[in-house]
Amino acid sequence: MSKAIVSLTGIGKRYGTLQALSGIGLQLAPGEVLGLFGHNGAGKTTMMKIILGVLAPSEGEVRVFDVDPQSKQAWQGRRQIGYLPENVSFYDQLSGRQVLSYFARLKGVAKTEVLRLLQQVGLEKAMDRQVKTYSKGMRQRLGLAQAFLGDPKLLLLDEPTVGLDPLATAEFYQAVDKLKQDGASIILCSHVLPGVEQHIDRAMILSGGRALALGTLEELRRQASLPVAIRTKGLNGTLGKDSRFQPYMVDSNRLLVTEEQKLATVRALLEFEALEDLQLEPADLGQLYQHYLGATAREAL
Ligand SMILES: Nc1ncnc2c1ncn2[C@@H]1O[C@H](COP(=O)(O)OP(=O)(O)OP(=O)(O)O)[C@@H](O)[C@H]1O
Repeated sequence: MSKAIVSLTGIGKRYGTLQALSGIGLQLAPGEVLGLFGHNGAGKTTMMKIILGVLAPSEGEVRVFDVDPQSKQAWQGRRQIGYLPENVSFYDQLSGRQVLSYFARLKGVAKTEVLRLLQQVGLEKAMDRQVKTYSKGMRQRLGLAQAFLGDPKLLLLDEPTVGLDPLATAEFYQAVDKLKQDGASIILCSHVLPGVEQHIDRAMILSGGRALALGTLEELRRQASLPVAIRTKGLNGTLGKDSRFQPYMVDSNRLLVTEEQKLATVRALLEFEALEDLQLEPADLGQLYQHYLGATAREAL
């Protein structure tokens, strides 16, 4: 196995008496995309800042590109890291092109990259306007261009799709997929769950500074034993009259079964001549998120 790009072992962080992170462990592989999810105050930004070397952990060990991000050697690796902060702000008096040129110089990136990235995020027409005239979505896209400068090998994106319309969000995920294909590792932290799942390899769910879950969505589904929905078409009330299906029906065309019952149920449904279509709907990220957060709430009772 190739070496982890980010390695966190037993990470804890205290702000005074507040324990913002506890016992966090993570090995992020090259080319892997991790979705980091949690409510406000769960510790997502703190974790990103520790990876960036902006904050030192109170406990545990951090390695990024196999060095301590707070050490002098880490400066070498900084160019390989792209970061989009949650509340992105720029020098409002400068134009988008000037802002990006400034960051390009800081990162030692060629000027030609600036134009390419401004085009990629759809800001080429507005690039010579002052940033103060930009909408929230445009600022966010400028932030993304800044994070993508220099083809980073590690990208940390804090709420990247906030303020983006659906089209811009789709384009953003295309850019993420492309960077991943080129081998970049990405940590994507978001409150917005729909649409994220097909772009991540693993998810970490944080609550109160602890990782409640870490794994692929399939692993989390198995761990959570959430039911699978089976949607049928064409059976027109037949299922309701069949005692094999009655206990699992949520409406006349939909059944909720466990992962273990899934195959046998599908086989039984295929015996109906009238069946026109059948869809399997495993628990989505939103349901998994609710499940894991609900579990901590239940434990606290
Ligand atoms: N500099 C600080 N001093 C004191 N407490 C802090 C500081 N930064 C963060 N905290 C607290 O640490 C906890 C975790 O904050 P953090 O910003 O990491 O959460 P988050 O998951 O990123 O939240 P959000 O989604 O709102 O950005 C919160 O309770 C927050 O109030």
